[in-house]
Amino acid sequence: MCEQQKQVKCKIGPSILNADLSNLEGACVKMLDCGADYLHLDVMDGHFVPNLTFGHPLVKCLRPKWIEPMADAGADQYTFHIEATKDAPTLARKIKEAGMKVGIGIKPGTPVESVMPYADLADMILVMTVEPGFGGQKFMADMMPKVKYLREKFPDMDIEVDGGVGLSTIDACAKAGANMIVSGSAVVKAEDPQSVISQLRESVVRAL
Ligand SMILES: O=C(CO)[C@@H](O)[C@H](O)COP(=O)(O)O
Ligand SMILES: [Fe+2]
Repeated sequence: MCEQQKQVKCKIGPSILNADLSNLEGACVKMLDCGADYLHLDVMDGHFVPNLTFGHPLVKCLRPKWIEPMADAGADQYTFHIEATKDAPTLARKIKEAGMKVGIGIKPGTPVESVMPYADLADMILVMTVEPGFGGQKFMADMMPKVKYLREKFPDMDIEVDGGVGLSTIDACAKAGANMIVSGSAVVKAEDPQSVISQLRESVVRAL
């Protein structure tokens, strides 16, 4: 288990975007068996990003398959992109009313300051480290100052990174202050996902 400092815990969340989509249940259960703390499901609509993935019906079908192993994981989290809404406060309120934690994400081109007016509505802030849309892209190290800035402002907040995060890039994320780590291809395509998850965790715990 991750160590705890203040209220921030290390959590590793495999993205199943690049998993075998013909056997999503198997992929989800495997990730949890390999030590994942949560699962990251990218709902893409073909408008906000140039890709279509899956929608709420699929999430609803999958959910019962992992509810048992994730019993300790706490409330579900729904993350929206700040760029995709004109009314973040209402959206955040609706997510909370539905019993979920609120995540607010920013794309690489979005200045970190734009999330600040809404930070107190959020349980988590997501710094995208690739242009959202596809798994397997190159990690953008120049997003790390955003993570550092957020960690300095919010020592107790969950700060997540997503995109191109794997064994060669985790230290940069961990040092900058990220504690929630989304990792797609580096985990789901690994020969030994359990080992990758545990190495990602070690890096974050070391930095915490
Ligand atoms: O949101 C996205 C891509 O838009 C991510 O969740 C990716 O699916 C992560 O995959 P890797 O970049 O780690 O392969
Ligand atoms: Fe994602």
